Amino acid sequence: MELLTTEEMNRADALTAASGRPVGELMLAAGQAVRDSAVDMLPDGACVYVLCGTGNNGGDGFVAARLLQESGYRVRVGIVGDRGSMRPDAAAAAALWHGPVERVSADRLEGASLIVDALFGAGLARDVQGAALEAVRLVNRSTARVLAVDVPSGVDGTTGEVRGEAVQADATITFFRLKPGHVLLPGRELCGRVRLAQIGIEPGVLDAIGSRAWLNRPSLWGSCFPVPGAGGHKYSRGHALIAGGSTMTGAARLAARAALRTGAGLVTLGAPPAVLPIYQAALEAVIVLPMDGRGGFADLLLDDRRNAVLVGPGAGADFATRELAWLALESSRSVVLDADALTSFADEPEHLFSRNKQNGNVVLTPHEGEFNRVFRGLRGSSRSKLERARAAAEASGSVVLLKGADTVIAAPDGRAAISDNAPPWLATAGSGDVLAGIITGLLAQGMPAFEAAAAAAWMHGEAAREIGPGLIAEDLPDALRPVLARLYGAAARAQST
Ligand SMILES: NC(=O)C1=CN([C@@H]2O[C@H](COP(=O)(O)OP(=O)(O)OC[C@H]3O[C@@H](n4cnc5c(N)ncnc54)[C@H](O)[C@@H]3O)[C@@H](O)[C@H]2O)[C@@H](O)CC1
Ligand SMILES: Nc1ncnc2c1ncn2[C@@H]1O[C@H](COP(=O)(O)OP(=O)(O)O)[C@@H](O)[C@H]1O
Ligand SMILES: [K+]
Repeated sequence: MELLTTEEMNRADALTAASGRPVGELMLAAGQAVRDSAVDMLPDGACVYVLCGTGNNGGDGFVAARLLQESGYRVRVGIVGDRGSMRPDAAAAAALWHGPVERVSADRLEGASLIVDALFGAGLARDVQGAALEAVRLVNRSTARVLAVDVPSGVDGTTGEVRGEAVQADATITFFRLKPGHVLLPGRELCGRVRLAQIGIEPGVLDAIGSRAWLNRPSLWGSCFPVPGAGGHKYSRGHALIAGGSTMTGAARLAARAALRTGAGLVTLGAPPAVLPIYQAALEAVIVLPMDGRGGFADLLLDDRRNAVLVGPGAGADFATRELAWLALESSRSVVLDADALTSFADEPEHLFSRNKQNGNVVLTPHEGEFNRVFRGLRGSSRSKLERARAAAEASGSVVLLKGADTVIAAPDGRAAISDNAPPWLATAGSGDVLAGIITGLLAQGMPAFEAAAAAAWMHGEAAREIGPGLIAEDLPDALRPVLARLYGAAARAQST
């Protein structure tokens, strides 16, 4: 599912109009969808307050108001702004509403079971202030449920940021395709449940628009997801190599288990001699071999069947770790750099970037703190999380997976995916190590870097949902099993059709 920025959505609108379908028709379909969603949220005959602005978002509100009244609901309409300055299509919709149009005030909102928020949608152009701000506050103070049209007013559809203040909705109905602001925080939280309605825009317009952002779903990467074939064996399913740290040994163990669970045929963990027995005692199917510093790691890399390498979990943010990361990048394997491996380049990230560009199959997995250390030029940037991840991918020549509840995966060529399936209980020590292991396991099986990172983020979120509250990182590798079963099942169904 593509995610369209406000600008891209305007183009979809314009292309549709150019093909002979006027905006008024789209607005009617949008208003019908708002009515249907409102009806689902209301008891019969209840009172609805429709809050309209003077743009086309308000136009959708006027259509919905008329249709709800025709369906037997008691409807009140309030407007912010001058009715005389409405845009033409919105004015035409308003003209078909024959009831009063009130000034917005607290007492008029009283008694409403539902507020339809049609103040601002895609046209939000500046911070919400003055009468509009007052209206947003009244909505948020009201005890009525709130249905937002397109986006909660005050939320920027392209970035998910709040401009001034924003409506907190219980549900949001949007049109044609979701926007990044429905998935990125804080927008996602303000939307409540998001519903999508088709209003007569042909999917063909997407080719002309050329959107490069997607909701992270198996449809994005399922066609290259590695599914074991009947004739395969462990040597045909990739061999992941994981550099084990010497102080925090748990992190690399979690990653190694996750890589194996993800389907890599073999996983080798290189362990510093001082802690070798710990790794050996704790791991069974994972091969544990001694690895003495740079030279030891170089020896492990001599076996070119080890085709995907992870450096970082529990490694220590020091020069020694940087050397291992450097070797991995030079080795032209697929490489995941996580945690300390990223921080070890904080002084001279350009070195890392130049190596990435030569390798071409690298995934960096920073959380916000690591991101700010490595991508110093983007620190404090007012750009959205999506745009920051994209800029980082372009600057570093690698796939960047920027973690969080709204993890963004971006490729140097501008493709980007946003995840929305990670539950809050996934934010626990060690879960990032598991994610790094999943990515490495998928890379070992030959999945390209962008798709592997996106698939891993989705699987990580699904595994966490399988487990539920109380999750600890140790639970995650096992919980990948039902997730894999679903993905293998979907692949088998796709093959049989
Ligand atoms: N794009 C499409 O294909 C369709 C769009 N429709 C609706 O049209 C909406 C977009 O309509 P518009 O482009 O007219 O934009 P909006 O209705 O979202 O708002 C635009 C108006 O609000 C003013 N404004 C913006 N920010 C403000 C602020 N902070 N304070 C005060 N005034 C502010 C603008 O100057 C402009 O007059 C969509 O969100 C959707 O609801 C639907 O009618 C159906 C089809
Ligand atoms: N609020 C949240 N909701 C859902 N997932 C989250 C949230 N915050 C962080 N995460 C996820 O939890 C994981 C934490 O990774 P990380 O910060 O590297 O922790 P660690 O180093 O302890 O493993 C990441 O996958 C991240 O996307
Ligand atoms: K709105």
